[in-house]
Amino acid sequence: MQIEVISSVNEAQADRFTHRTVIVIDVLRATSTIVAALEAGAASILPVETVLEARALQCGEHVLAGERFCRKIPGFDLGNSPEEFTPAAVGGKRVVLTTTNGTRALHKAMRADYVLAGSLNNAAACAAAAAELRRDIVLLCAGSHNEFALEDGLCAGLLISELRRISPTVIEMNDLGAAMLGYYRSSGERLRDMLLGSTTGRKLIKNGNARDVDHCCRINTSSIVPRLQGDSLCQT
Ligand SMILES: O=C(O)[C@H](CS(=O)(=O)O)OP(=O)(O)O
Ligand SMILES: [Mg+2]
Repeated sequence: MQIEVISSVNEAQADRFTHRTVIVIDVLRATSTIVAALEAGAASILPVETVLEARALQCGEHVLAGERFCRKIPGFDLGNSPEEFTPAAVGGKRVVLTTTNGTRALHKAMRADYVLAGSLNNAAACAAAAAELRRDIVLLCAGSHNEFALEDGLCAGLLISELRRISPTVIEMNDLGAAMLGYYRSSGERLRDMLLGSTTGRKLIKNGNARDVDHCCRINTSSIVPRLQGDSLCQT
């Protein structure tokens, strides 16, 4: 099995995804939030790229969610904070989600055979689901504003470590994959502090969302594996 880690949406060329499984990673916070939404019983998540597209879908049956500049978009029901996605808020509902980086990355990945959403919260389950799909795997780090984001790289390292644990075949990876595996392994007890000190972590703290970083840094707390089916993410 081949694993390629891509450092940000900016580096993502669609032809690299054909015949592959892509795991989109946006630890802070989009893919962690998508996992939380499905865990809370949301029927599906429709990722859209722009606020305008989201607003056009506003109706009684949809929950509109997302952020710009880390803040809830005016007129939307929810922001991009995983803990807002409670059963009362999203249970049985279709969520329309737009975020700065994560929903863009999901759209970039759509040419792949399979698209999953990965986070620290669901890494083991996500790796197991990806291995079962029997394709080479791309780990697409959403990054932040077209640049690499440390939290996504750490999650790529964790996913590779999980894939190596469960895969019966030899895994080959690109150099970025090898670097992120080593980086994740060296993080140990410092993982939370590393997320808090990252560029996005600092931005979230400044905006009063430190609790979200605590939520997003928990490893393997969820067995939910969001998978793109048509235009929406559903639980596999
Ligand atoms: O809401 C978030 O955590 C970020 C905001 S920013 O890009 O870091 O300003 O968006 P996301 O799409 O979840 O990376
Ligand atoms: Mg992010």
